[in-house]
Amino acid sequence: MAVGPAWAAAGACRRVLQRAFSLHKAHSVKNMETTLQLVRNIIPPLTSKKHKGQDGRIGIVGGCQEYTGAPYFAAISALKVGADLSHVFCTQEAAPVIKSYSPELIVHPVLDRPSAVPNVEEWLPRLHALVVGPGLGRDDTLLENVKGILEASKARDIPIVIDADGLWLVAQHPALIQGYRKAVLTPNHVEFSRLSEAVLRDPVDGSDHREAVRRLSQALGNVTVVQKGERDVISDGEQVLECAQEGSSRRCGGQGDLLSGALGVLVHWALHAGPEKTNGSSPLLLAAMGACSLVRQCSRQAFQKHGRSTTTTDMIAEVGPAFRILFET
Ligand SMILES: NC(=O)C1=CN([C@@H]2O[C@H](COP(=O)(O)OP(=O)(O)OC[C@H]3O[C@@H](n4cnc5c(N)ncnc54)[C@H](OP(=O)(O)O)[C@@H]3O)[C@@H](O)[C@H]2O)[C@@H](O)CC1
Ligand SMILES: Nc1ncnc2c1ncn2[C@@H]1O[C@H](COP(=O)(O)OP(=O)(O)OP(=O)(O)O)[C@@H](O)[C@H]1O
Ligand SMILES: [Mg+2]
Repeated sequence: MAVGPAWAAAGACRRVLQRAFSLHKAHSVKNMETTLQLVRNIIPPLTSKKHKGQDGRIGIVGGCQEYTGAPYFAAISALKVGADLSHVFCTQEAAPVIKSYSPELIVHPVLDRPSAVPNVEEWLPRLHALVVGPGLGRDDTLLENVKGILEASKARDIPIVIDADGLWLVAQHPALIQGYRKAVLTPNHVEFSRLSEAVLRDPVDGSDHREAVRRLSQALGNVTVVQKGERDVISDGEQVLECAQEGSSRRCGGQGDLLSGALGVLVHWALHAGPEKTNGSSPLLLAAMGACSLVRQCSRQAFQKHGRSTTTTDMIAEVGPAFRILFET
């Protein structure tokens, strides 16, 4: 019959594709394991010789009338991962709300003041990393202040994680972070398309995530990009890594905020660890792989306990156990 050879050819083609896919998958898993081994190297040891602050002082820039949860999630996650101090720079209205969520956070109600930039600048010498965007909103005055904060942070060579509405700002003004090698962008699906269209001026090719992320990173002058999704794709414009750590099917809001806060700490640790610990790998790629794996592991563990009712708060409760499983066993 005429269908015989065509069917056989299709079968052979399917087998080749399946083999290529499983080889790619096996390769990715091996790469992930090798990378996670390096992530373990950058984690600072807990010793009695250190003083408060040495393991990380992280600043979160975000929090406005509508969004108080996002900066809280980012700031508390930074502490739970292992930072010593977590500061939130938010609007005056949001500050008492964020403070009331947790006595562990230091909250500065400055972001909507005319003096916002100098007020934040005062703290910059004491901060190891900044996370810009969770719950920031899109008010023009706030975004203008954040521009000034970004410029001041770059001038001090402070590592910057940019997420959520911080990415909205970068899509309007890519020059803000163009070529800044200590920046990491963490777009979700929508944010990634918006950035790609703004920077590359062409629609995203949805068929090749790895190449799309590499191109965006390269066009931004090798800023590290973490595209969150079913698999997280991470690139510095040269290398491309994928994080396929098992997570969960729960897609509640706030998981990206957990990622940005965790990443703030890991970026600081990775840069601080030095090249002998990172073995020639990009510190920011390692930090990104570590943070993505951690968030997904938290999601998996929380889902095992809470199923459909899992929320980001349940995931934050898993940061400690997930960290131990991934990085300390
Ligand atoms: N508790 C809090 O305080 C929280 C506050 N948050 C803060 O909210 C602010 C805005 O952030 P954001 O992420 O909602 O804005 P943005 O990217 O414009 O998405 C808007 C729309 O895009 C879509 N969409 C999203 N993902 C998609 C996907 N994978 N694939 C396809 N479509 C997708 C979806 O639209 P749909 O078409 O499904 O209606 C979605 O509604 C920011 O400050 C952030 O930090 C959050 O952190 C959560 C917790
Ligand atoms: N389809 C998916 N399957 C598994 N994990 C996913 C999936 N999509 C996203 N994630 C994981 O969820 C986390 C948050 O990604 P997400 O795309 O939800 O960010 P976000 O939209 O910025 O979240 P937020 O609500 O905090 O703003 C990341 O760690 C990512 O790996
Ligand atoms: Mg988000």
